[in-house]
Amino acid sequence: MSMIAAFYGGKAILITGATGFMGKVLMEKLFRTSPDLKVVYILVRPKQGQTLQQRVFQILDSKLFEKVKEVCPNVHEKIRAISADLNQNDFAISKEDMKELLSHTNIIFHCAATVRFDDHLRHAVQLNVTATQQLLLMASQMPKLEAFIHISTAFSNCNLKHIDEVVYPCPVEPKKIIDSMEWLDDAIIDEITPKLIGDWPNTYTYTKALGEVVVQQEGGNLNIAIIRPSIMGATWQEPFPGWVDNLNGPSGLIIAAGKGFLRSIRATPMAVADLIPADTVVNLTLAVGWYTAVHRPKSTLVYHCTSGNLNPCNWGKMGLQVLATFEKIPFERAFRRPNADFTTNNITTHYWNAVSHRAPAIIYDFYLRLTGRKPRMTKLMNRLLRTLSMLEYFVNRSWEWSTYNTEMLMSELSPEDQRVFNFDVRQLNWLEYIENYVLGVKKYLLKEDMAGIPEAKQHLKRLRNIHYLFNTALFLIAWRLLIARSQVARNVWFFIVSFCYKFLSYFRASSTLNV
Ligand SMILES: CCCCCCCCCCCCCCCCCCCCCCCC(=O)SCCNC(=O)CCNC(=O)[C@H](O)C(C)(C)COP(=O)(O)OP(=O)(O)OC[C@H]1O[C@@H](n2cnc3c(N)ncnc32)[C@H](O)[C@@H]1OP(=O)(O)O
Ligand SMILES: NC(=O)C1=CN([C@@H]2O[C@H](COP(=O)(O)OP(=O)(O)OC[C@H]3O[C@@H](n4cnc5c(N)ncnc54)[C@H](OP(=O)(O)O)[C@@H]3O)[C@@H](O)[C@H]2O)C=CC1
Repeated sequence: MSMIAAFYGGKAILITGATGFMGKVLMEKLFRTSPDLKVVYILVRPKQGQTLQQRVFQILDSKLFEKVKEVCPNVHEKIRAISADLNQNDFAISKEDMKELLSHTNIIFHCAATVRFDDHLRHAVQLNVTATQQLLLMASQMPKLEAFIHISTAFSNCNLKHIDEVVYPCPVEPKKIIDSMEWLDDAIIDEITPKLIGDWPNTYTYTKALGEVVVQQEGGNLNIAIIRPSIMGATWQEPFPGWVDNLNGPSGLIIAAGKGFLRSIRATPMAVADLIPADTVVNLTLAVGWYTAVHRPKSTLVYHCTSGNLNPCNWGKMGLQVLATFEKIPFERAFRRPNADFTTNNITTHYWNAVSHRAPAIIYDFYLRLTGRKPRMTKLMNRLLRTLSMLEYFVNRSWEWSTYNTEMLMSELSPEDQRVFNFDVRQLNWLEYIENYVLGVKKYLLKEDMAGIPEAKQHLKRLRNIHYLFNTALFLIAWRLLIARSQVARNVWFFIVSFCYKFLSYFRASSTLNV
């Protein structure tokens, strides 16, 4: 019997960010392994004209929850969606709901965050720092609370090269940042943002670092743990391989490469691609919840959920495997044949951006205009280039994360728990994982049918022929222009033609003699 699964039985669990990528995988695993849990409270904001219930039903109706519905048929009764906006005071939770949360909650998993790299500092501070502070305040009023698990990111200290499982201080105290956001106007915040974030690459990583400091400073007597996943990718094994539902991290770029938009990316092939499957993060999170509640460590423990030091893969290997998978499992209606490459310096990056990204987009938009349609490719390409520039920081560096606490926790688990809540990335086969990831992107993000693969392959063949034709025409035009202008080119041309003629005559003569 799994001790961790048994631990969550009968518990009231509060999850923030349950409608996000990690939150859904976390809820799924909780219900599948502990169907006898009491209730899962989720803080949800109404969105896109959907009520809370509609949002919950949409999640439960997805393929991700198919197994859960078999194991826990009354899952919908056990999810209690509470209307909340983490940007508001007291999260805009009603008095009755707040009362219920405060008096019943046993465990908190705080996953909600803004993960946008370019978010305005005010918004990023509000969600990643102030909301964390408010949640801690709520937690301190929960008499039955056994553990508070805060999800951070392995990149919260990406300004360092070697990162230990400790909370590092920030140059400016989070409290001062929170206060200043209240009275500074947007224009001034914009102006001081680069100075405040210093050597952090964006507001996301900076505010996640501030969030950790808040957790450490304001955790009081709570049993707290911080989990730092690296780049969360599709699921590895559970509930099935390859599940993914947003474009963050590599997923968006896999689509861009598979559809033929992405032709080159400034990345260091040997740099470590520290991806971590979402189900691995969730298994560690649930194990940490159990350990923190049962063993009550004296201080706040930080757990790195990374792959680089135990089972490293690099961007070069990952890129090649992504491309190899497109051969077997192409995406439908590609713009060009998938054929991306890495560039390593500014000059080649600018060159390939002009030749492989911007020029085809301009030509295609010209074609769309000619045929009376609205041009859209240049806009899309500009967006892709902006995304690439934001991700570049992470694909041109390697970090070392120590994993003592994570390894310690693994050794504390029973063999059964090590199996059910497996977070040992040494067992991960990267080639198999990446193939399933690409397949998952096709099925769950692009919603493409596997039956369309033969047609997709045909389409790629047509694109290849168009590519050859286009290149041949371009070469002939360039050559013709060169011959018209240069005597040397003319001489070379006559030499080649006469050489070919002689070779053909010799070949024909010798084959006649053989007969
Ligand atoms: C040798 C052979 C080589 C071959 C190579 C080919 C293979 C390529 C695949 C492998 C390469 C993989 C490289 C991956 C690099 C990953 C690095 C990630 C680092 C993460 C470190 C931190 C991890 C974390 O802790 S948190 C999670 C990370 N957060 C994110 O990833 C968020 C990033 N996104 C953003 O910040 C924004 O979305 C931004 C700035 C990128 C775009 O903002 P903008 O306002 O312009 O657009 P949006 O309104 O957000 O969206 C517009 C449009 O774009 C789509 N989109 C959104 N995000 C992405 C994305 N990441 N990639 C692609 N497209 C994206 C979005 O859906 C919208 O589309 P619409 O059609 O308009 O709806
Ligand atoms: N994805 C990754 O690669 C990594 C993620 N992490 C961390 O893991 C955690 C989960 O990330 P992930 O699942 O990918 O993120 P998502 O962007 O998929 O999910 C974010 C969640 O936060 C919720 N949220 C955002 N703003 C508010 C608000 N104002 N009020 C209420 N809820 C809000 C969202 O709700 P809604 O659906 O309404 O938008 C959503 O449920 C985050 O803390 C992130 O920093 C760490 C490392 C890597």
